[in-house]
Amino acid sequence: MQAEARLPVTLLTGFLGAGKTTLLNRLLRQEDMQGTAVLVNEFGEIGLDHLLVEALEEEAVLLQAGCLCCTIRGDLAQALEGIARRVRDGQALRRVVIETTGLADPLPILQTLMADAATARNFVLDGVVTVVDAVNGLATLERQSEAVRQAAVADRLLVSKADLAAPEGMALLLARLRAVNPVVTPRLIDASPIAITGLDPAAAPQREAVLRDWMAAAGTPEGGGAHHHHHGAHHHHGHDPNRHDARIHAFALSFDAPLPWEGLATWLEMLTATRGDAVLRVKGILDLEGQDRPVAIHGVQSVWHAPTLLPAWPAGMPRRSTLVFISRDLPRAVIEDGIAAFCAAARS
Ligand SMILES: Nc1nc2c(ncn2[C@@H]2O[C@H](COP(=O)(O)OP(=O)(O)OP(=O)(O)O)[C@@H](O)[C@H]2O)c(=O)[nH]1
Repeated sequence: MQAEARLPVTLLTGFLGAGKTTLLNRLLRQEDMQGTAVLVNEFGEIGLDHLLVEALEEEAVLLQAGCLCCTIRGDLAQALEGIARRVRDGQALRRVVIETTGLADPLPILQTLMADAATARNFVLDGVVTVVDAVNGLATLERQSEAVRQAAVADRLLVSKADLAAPEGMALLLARLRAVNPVVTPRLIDASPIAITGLDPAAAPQREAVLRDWMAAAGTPEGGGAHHHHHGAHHHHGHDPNRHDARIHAFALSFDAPLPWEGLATWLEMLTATRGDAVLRVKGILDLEGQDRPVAIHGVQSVWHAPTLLPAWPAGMPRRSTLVFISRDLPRAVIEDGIAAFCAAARS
């Protein structure tokens, strides 16, 4: 397959019973989801979920034997290879959705998509969609670190069961989600059409709206945006929205002055090589010295995508770099200081 013919892959995740299968069944009836191959998996011998995925007999592939996230990364790569083969044989598949079990840690799945060479030749991660249950979601986020990870790495957060939730509970849940993932605005699943594709500006460079969302989120106090000025000083606006979250922190940093790629890349590689366990995910849109166009970068733990040159900056918005970090037990100051030091060294 040509690079531009790589099939976009959406990872659909969310805690047990959040409403993933319900959402998927609905999505697969939408016109824009025609030609979707679905990979599902369940614990145990008999996967029930595939029976619930309607109208897909030909295309659904069931991954059995345990949890997708920990035991069968090889099987995932193999299942994807099967899909690639069917595309080569002429089947009109346009995208893949992987529905994880409710207990899955999404990171190993993202790593397989990005790091397995054969997989990365044929597929490109389009985004992580996380379903959060309006009734149980808040309690689950308090108790289950997998649920926090699922929400933190989401490119789209969809709240299910709004019909069952009390308004106060909903407000608390939305605030909590905002703290866990400041760059994504949660959306309620309602009667209107739901878009789960085109979430990644690197996978879909024309998706200017995604870029705008990111840049806007990083600039707001809720977005955790510390704003960095030319002289290197920075200010924290408002309170730290992650203060109640002891371990996993998501935050966005923004930089007005163009960054030196050499210094930034060296530091990011060092950080993820030595603290890959602590850096769960990094996403960035960068304004680099000597480069007129935005550059998108992506990392999952110590695995990095090749940087992607995007066509243009969104019109009418100031150019600036935005870096989103999802980290565990790694103080924000370590990241801020590291970037400052390595960029200063590269400029001197
Ligand atoms: N009232 C209401 N019920 C919902 C909604 N979404 C899902 N449900 C119900 O919630 C239950 C769980 O939904 P599923 O779609 O099976 O959830 P899941 O995330 O796939 O579950 P697992 O695969 O077990 O992790 C089902 O009984 C659904 O009918 C919703 O928006 N409103």
